[in-house]
Amino acid sequence: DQTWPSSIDELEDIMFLTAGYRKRTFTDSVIPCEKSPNTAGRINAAEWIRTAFHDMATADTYNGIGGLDASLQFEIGRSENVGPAFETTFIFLQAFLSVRSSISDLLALSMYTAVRACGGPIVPIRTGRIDATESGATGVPVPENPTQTFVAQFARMGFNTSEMIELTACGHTIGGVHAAQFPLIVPVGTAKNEYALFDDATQAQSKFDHGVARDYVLGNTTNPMVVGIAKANGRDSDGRVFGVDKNVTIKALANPVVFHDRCKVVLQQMIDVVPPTVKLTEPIQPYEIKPVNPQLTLVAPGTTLSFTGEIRVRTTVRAADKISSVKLVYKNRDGEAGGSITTTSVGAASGFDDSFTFYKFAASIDSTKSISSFTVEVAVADGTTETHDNNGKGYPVEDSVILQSPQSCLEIFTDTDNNRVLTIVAAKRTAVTGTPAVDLASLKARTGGLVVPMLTHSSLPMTAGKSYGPYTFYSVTTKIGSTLSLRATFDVTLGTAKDVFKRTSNLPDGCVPFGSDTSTSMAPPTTTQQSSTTVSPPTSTSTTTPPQSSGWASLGCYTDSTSSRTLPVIASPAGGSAALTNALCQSTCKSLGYVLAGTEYSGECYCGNYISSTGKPATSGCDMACHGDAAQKCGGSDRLSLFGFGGAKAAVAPVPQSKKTVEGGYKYQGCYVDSRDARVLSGAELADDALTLKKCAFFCKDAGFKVFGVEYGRECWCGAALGAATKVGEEQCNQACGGDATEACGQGDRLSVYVK
Ligand code: HEM
Repeated sequence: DQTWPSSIDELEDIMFLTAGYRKRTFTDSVIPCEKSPNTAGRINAAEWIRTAFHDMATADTYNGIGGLDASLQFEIGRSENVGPAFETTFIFLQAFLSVRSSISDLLALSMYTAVRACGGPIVPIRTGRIDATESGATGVPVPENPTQTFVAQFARMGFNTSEMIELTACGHTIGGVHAAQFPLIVPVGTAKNEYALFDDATQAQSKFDHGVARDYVLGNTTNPMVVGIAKANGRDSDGRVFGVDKNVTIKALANPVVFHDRCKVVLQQMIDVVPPTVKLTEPIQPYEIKPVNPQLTLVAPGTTLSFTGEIRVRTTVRAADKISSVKLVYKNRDGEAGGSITTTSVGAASGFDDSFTFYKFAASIDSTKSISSFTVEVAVADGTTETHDNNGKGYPVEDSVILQSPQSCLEIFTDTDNNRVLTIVAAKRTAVTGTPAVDLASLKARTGGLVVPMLTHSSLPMTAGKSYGPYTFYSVTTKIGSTLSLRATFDVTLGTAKDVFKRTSNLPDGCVPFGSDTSTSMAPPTTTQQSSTTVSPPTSTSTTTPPQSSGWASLGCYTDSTSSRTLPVIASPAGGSAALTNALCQSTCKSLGYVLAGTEYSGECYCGNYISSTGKPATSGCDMACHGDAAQKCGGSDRLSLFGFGGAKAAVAPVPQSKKTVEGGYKYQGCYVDSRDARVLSGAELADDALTLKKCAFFCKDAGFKVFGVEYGRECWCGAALGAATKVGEEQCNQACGGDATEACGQGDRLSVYVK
């Protein structure tokens, strides 16, 4: 298993999370294999494979120049690169461009994805390719070249003659030739959709298989680059390439097993042609355990850190329903044992071969003792516990410098120059020397018809502010061009210490000063009710409940169950279960941003802003002593001692609602069916855990789209127009937006659509 974190982390997600929770949509365009961009007579998967080949094909391995380096994006106008396929492939890929995923690595991954989608071999994917910043040499093979030119061109790329035959056959197993671009190979008006496939004249099904070699060897091929007018026109390049060694290699490839195995080898060879200065990583493997967005945040007044995130567990080998618990066991910053953190399952995802389940955690940690690393304990049903220690190193948590997300923000509104204000606030341990800086990686649209934006780095020095507990705050404010501002990422650095790969899209759109209570704004400001509760406590539990930490009031005893939690977040207070008191649970929930807290079964602490509809007031059962103070009651078996902060009541969450209009001039159209096979909106896309309607509206508006849609709580899609889509009942778009529980953001495969 790879050691986490690593440079592959973003690509690993894109590669393996193709459906379900936290899915990336990379495979959507090539499943099924026949899928066309928008018109009949094109096949996405074939175009992706051809694009990777054309990008690599100008490599000069004798002199260590070129290779898979995305220089093709600057070479699209050349006659050796005719057809619309290259541009549409780059438009697709650029949506995944980041500082951790270069276009050339994405080209390699797109070739892998296309081959997999069409039933081909698993090509190992290494990463670390560096994108060219300008066009490179010419030299893609074109059909009219003499046979010996092909041999010389492939030798320049690093392929011997039989590898040339293999690579060409492996490339020409899906897709075909377009009459519009190659009328001397396919006469106009002769092929269905003006598109003659290499090995399937009926165009029934595109498959990555040995058919192209088999049919050639059997003498019944319909490959337009072997038979037909191409021969008379000197453009029968497949026929001449396959025959160059008297059919020895192509005959071997007529065997399906040989075809599969050799394609795996030569396709990897193709994407691994890189200049000697590029050092490729080991092939990407799925992590067994992967921390997802782990984040430390200092909480006012500075005595605690909140630690939140998710643990992704690969469930291919250990079925999710056999996992009884996933726990983090952490060390303090001095290396001593710190405590353990409980998790709850929040979702599942899958890929071509793998499945994963995500477990959410929310803990509060003493800021002085802090945290340095953790291990993950997965308890499985047969009673065994697997301990994952990240190859002996533990999963590191950098606490020297941390992003303070609640105090940071990307303002939604643009100034007259079309810029947005970005404020980044970090907390640095005062005792660690140095001044933090922000390494901002922003994307800038290019001019001149180039579709891939430019990735630019800027290093922004931060200015010191106030100190709180063991931390000192630093901040920087900058302007960022509004277009693509939600796709920027940044690291907060302090020498070698780094809090990395933060997305601007996950920042709030307004900065909140440290210590000001955002959470109270969620609670109904009902001072009269609050005082009446204090004056005449409603239940007998209040007599046994000692005074609460300030601002908290008892809401009585509530039912709970393991299958439907009354409060959604399981919290791990500093000091752990053994130290649990009601006040400790309350302060933990408050530090995590919640206004309801509940203790249960002597040592458990739950938080939330609303209760579930299954939680009901209970007349008895909250009678178990708290582990941390025998004089207090901390719930009972399936019973929560519930408390509210700032007048918060035990209310069920309102059903999230669509809005009639959204900033930017968008109007609600309704709830529509969407699917990965037929995206209603496919112009641009943003995945964002903190999604709001406003954020999606501005993302699509900046990108120049008139339609936006939100789906699955965290996906934002843009489009030029709302085509023929199926409208369904409002109740099917009832998932809360990640960044605002009152707003509806579609559902799985359901899109809440807004048009301006
Ligand atoms: C002698 C070498 C080669 C020549 C002369 C050649 C030429 C061509 C031509 C003329 C087309 C038709 C393109 C269109 O009409 O859109 C084509 C399609 C294609 N080529 Fe090649 N090719 C060669 C090698 C390769 C290699 C090595 C690969 C990849 C491993 C590859 C992958 C593809 C794919 C996937 C298509 C189908 C594209 C589609 O259906 O849109 N080719 N090739």
